[in-house]
Amino acid sequence: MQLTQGVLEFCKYHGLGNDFILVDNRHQEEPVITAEQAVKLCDRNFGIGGDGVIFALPAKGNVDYSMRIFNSDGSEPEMCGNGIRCLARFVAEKDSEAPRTYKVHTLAGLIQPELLRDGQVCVDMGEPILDAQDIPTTLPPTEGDTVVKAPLTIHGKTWLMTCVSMGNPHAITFGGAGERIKVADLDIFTIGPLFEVHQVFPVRTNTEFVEVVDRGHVKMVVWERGAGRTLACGTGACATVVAGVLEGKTDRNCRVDLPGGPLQIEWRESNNHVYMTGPAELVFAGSWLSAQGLRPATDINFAEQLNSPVEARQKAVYGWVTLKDSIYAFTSSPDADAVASGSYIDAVHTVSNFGQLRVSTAAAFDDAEQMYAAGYLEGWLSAERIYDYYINTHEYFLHQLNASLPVPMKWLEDQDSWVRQQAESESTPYWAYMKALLAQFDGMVAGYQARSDAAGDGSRIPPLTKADFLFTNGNGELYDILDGLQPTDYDSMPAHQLRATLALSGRCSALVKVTGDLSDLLMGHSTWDTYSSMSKLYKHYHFALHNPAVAAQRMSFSSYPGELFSDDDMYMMDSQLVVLSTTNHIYNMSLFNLLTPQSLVSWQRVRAANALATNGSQWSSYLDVHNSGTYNNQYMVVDLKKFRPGHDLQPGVLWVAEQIPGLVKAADMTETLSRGYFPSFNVPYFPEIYRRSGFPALKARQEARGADYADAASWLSYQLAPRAKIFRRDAGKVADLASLKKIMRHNNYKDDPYSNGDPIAAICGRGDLDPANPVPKGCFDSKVTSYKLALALEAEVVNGPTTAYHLPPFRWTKQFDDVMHQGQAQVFDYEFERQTPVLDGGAVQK
Ligand SMILES: N[C@@H](CCC[C@H](N)C(=O)O)C(=O)O
Repeated sequence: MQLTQGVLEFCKYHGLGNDFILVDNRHQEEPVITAEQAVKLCDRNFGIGGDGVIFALPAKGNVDYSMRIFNSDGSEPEMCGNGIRCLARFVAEKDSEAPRTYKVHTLAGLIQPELLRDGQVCVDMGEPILDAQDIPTTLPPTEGDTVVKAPLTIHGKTWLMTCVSMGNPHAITFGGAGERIKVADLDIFTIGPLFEVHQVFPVRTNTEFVEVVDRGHVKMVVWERGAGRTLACGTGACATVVAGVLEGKTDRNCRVDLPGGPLQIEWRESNNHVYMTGPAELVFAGSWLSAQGLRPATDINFAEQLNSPVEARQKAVYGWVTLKDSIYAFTSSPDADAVASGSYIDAVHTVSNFGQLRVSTAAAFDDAEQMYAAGYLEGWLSAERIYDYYINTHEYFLHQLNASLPVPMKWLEDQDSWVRQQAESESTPYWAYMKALLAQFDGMVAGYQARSDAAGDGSRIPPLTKADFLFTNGNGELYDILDGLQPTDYDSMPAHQLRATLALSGRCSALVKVTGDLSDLLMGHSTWDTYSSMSKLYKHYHFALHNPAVAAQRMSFSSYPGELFSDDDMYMMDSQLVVLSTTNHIYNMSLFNLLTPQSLVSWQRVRAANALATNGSQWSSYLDVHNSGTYNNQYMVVDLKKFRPGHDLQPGVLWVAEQIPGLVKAADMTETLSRGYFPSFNVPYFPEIYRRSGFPALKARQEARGADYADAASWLSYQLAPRAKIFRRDAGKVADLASLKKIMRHNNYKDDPYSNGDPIAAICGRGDLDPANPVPKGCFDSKVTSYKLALALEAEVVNGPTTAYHLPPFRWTKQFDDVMHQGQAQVFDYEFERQTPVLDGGAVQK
């Protein structure tokens, strides 16, 4: 927070519409504004507007922070349930090293909010206070010292009151004797104030009016002490469930519906603590310009120095990597002499559920130093997500694919030794680049490890080895290495299994499209894989390499934590190349005999091609350098330099390169593109690649088994695969980003004849909706860009399975419990969001 005389910077948050002005007060013990100023701030006409002002104060004793709050009338309550969820989000967004669980000191004692992966906050609210004197209330206790269903006459009616303190006082009523409340019928503005100031409540009270839906679900409206009618009250919801249990009306685990939305409350029997789970949202940040008489303060957050809008700053974590006496170190303080600097925004803070990583390096250092530091920074900043992604994919290989990993991992380790020896002994610019790339890999391992060490034992960042990073970066290779070791027996699969296996073994749909008048070039990509991989991280690298062969210093790409390549693939370079790919399966087992670890794996070849190539032809040649024959893709390389909007397409706008073990076949496909589009859907385009990969042989064998098998085998046809048909029918409708998004998310399986009722048979297929065998696999993200956006290295992206045509958002429900998805959202229902190399947001085109 920056405080200058007369200006108060603040953030506006709400928890279910219970809204607060959050002030970063961590530099001093006393709130920087007075109770009177809080009243002005909360005024909805003459101020910012809010139900209260909350201060994040320095730690007291063995806690992380202290919290204080002023109600909108200037009174100071002991606690605020919705407010503490907002506080947890607020400090997490300010702190580079935010823990996930905070210990917060309040006037009601120690309260512990925990940030959940899905963005919700679960708060351990401590034990309820039931003793009448301590609440306090002068209503006569009815059970021991507790006030349960005590009659109180207000406004001509006798209400049965149960009194509970959650640090602050609450009076709860479910109605009068023999009469139940209907919350919709209450005149809360008339009766609320009468309860608040009634003499039986010596320090006033918050009052909750409750309607029971069933034992696990109530509706509640609240009149708050010092704030009046609010849309939600966290302490009030907790007190309500405690009262419901005391009165025998609800279970200990109960949903409380408030006017602003639901809270889940549990009064746990084992420890007598109450737990509240609900959302907290940042609404805006701003400066209050009439803040005369603020208590002086000096703290200036380094993030202010970075030129980016307030909202992005709130979410971003910044970092620098320094190099002194041959030691690389991370710092969260700006350092003008740093080798690498950058920012990281976790996926939970984005509307697309794509995290964002930006790393740039300084020309004062040599190439390997720059890339080592870049890797170090990435490893440090994204460490938590690296671990999530690693553990989810590793478990997937072990328990879903039942893969035996020792032999393939040995292959990857041998390959790693080979490439390092080559990089040492070869002195060409190509190998100099490879050496720097390996430094980036080593830096990432070291940065992750340093962060893990700093986090300590038992943290969410356990140690990972170099081999674990070889696994993460080599997961595309592993599929092929494993296929070579454990061939799949397609010939004895039942038809349904055959169809699902063929449909889900490919990875991705892509489209390159020109508009009818050749005024625009549109490129889209949707990833298909196991949903356990849905930890997306969009990366923007900006290096200042000295290698004269380097054509691209900037690269922006959709990726995953811990991977130094896209994997999807979708890359944009400042050499004005755009690269997309989809994977082609190898069905011809004999090709696997050509695999050798004395080769360059795909991520290494692709990164080198991206850095060194200036056109599609060169890019394809680089792909063929020491081809490992693993992760065999169809690559589309678009050269924006060759495209002039509104003019005839010149040769070289689109190159397509396909790799199999022992061969890369590539050609200029601009002429095909000039007719409208080039689709990509996991079936090879070049007849030689198609034949050698074993597609026709497998297709013929399955067709011979009967009609159902022939139908499944259509997935192996270049012309009649379901996605080929849909692209052929619908690509002509793609004229702008909006229609490109539509086709890349297309899944209308209930009505589309080309899907024939199969939710997987779509551009963005969903295996989880397959009624015969639901599996959390299929299409889970989409990225789109246009000529102009790609020139600026920009794209619009969304993570999660499609919700097109009113499909339900994907949820990690119990039926998918066996598939590990640590750190992922529970429900995937996100929006497209602009990715830009500079941290400045960007408008999303609908
Ligand atoms: N809305 C808050 C409670 C705020 C304090 C209350 N008005 C009081 O004076 O006790 C919540 O969410 O708990």
